[in-house]
Amino acid sequence: MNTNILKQQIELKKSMLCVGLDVDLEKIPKHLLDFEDPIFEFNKAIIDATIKFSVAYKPNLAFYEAYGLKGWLALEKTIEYLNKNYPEVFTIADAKRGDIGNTASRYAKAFFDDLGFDAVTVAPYMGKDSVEPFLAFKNKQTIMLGLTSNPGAKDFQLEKLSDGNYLFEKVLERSKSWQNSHQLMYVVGATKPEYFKMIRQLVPEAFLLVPGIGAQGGSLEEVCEYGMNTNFGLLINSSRGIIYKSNSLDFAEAAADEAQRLQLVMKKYL
Ligand SMILES: O=C(O)c1cc(=O)[nH]c(=O)n1[C@@H]1O[C@H](COP(=O)(O)O)[C@@H](O)[C@H]1O
Repeated sequence: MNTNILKQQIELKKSMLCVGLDVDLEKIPKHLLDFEDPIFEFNKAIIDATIKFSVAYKPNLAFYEAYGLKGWLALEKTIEYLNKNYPEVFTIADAKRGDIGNTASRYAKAFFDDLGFDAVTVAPYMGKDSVEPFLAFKNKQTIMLGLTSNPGAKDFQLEKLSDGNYLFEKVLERSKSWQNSHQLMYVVGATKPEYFKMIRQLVPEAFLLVPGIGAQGGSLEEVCEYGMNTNFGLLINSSRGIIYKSNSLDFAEAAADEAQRLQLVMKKYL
């Protein structure tokens, strides 16, 4: 999918919300464990309940890989379900890949061609040849880590270079020269709103995927205020804050209420 459809969806739903499908069998309602595929049942219910308020879904691969083959099958069924029932929705495989060129090509093929995701998250620190193979896939988006939400972002990304710039600034600047860089989006953590102005100067046109509101403490209002551009330019993710709002029979309804609460805040900026 290209970003025009995403923009249209944001306009239509008055939402920039991305629901993170980070499914942990220890946290989902107990009655779902009786199903043959509890992860898929949970995802299906969450997707159907939140679709009115959300323009994107982001399963984080770790939560599927942790269950081996069963987890991978649940992921496959989830993306199939989304593509079949809600083809207008933007889908992100949060895989944070990043390897040498020929390996990167295989990762890209797995997520774009085989599974059919619209976007994949990648770590850029192995350089251009670890990201460009993803960008070679037309009509797909590659979401590169820019400035992440975790405390450890300061270890490398916020290291000051001799020219006075942060390392993450250099990485973002350099990425703009890569082939098909118009298909790049960037991850910027909601926990670091003070850097949004700087990032918007570096990548004014790009979409930013912003995790870190809710459980990690980032402010949704600050993200909307400082992160948007004239094309909206934001996808704001919440995972635990939505999907584990309740772990009883009403879990899907509670997730929908939380998604709507976030959407109503975003609506003020759209
Ligand atoms: O790439 C990501 O999505 C990501 C980048 C980042 O800087 N911080 C971050 O939390 N994430 C992911 O976003 C999700 C955040 O989940 P919650 O904190 O539960 O909303 C998790 O899947 C994280 O792996």
